[in-house]
Amino acid sequence: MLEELKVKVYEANMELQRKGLVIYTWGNVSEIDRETGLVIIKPSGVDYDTMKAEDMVVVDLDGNVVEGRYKPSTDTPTHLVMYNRYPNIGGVVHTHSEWATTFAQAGMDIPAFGTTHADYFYGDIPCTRDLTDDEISGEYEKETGNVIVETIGDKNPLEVPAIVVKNHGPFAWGQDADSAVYNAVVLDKVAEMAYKTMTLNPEVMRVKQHLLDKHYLRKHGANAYYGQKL
Ligand SMILES: O=C(CO)[C@@H](O)[C@H](O)COP(=O)(O)O
Repeated sequence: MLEELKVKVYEANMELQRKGLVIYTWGNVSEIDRETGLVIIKPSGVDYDTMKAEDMVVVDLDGNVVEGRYKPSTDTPTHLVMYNRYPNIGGVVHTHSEWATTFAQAGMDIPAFGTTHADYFYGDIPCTRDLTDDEISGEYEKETGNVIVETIGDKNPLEVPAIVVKNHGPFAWGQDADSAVYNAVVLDKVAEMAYKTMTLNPEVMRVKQHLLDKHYLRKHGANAYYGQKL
């Protein structure tokens, strides 16, 4: 079932490892097939070094396992909150990548300091609030999804393609698994740059709004320049 998509999701998971965003089992990628409403996701606790495409798990939007010999990722309920809430999202990624997790643990937004950041993110990358004790002891992973949705607010999630969950780590998303992975890679790199920028100059100011607009808007939105035919 959905064999091609399983290979795609497997490859997207392995790309996290190739790009240095995960070690051992510290992350997961999924993609949804909107026609069937089925989600392919990494199995839980299977090491990246031994994982195979056929190990990918198929779940429905309620979290029922439809096919697979392993349990789906522990973070599956978080991914499902995103797919259920946002019909324009096709792929979701979670990692514990070093630099984005550093901001998550500090409980800090990742400030927009320059055009590298502005090419992908329209302003600071937000950090969520703390989960409450009730949320942690209840449906924790689902509540993690809910707090991400709360943090995105009324914005289009494709315009806020990543956040950091406080004391936990980054989640990123996109139109499919590959674009979600791409956003997770860029997220970690801009987090690293932001950390080093603040270390070098603790008084540093954010990039000017005009420059942020210039770089973000020429790559994104209705009037984007990049990728257009002559
Ligand atoms: O966030 C966590 C644990 O804190 C997870 O991301 C695990 O690190 C990966 O879990 P599986 O996807 O293997 O269940």
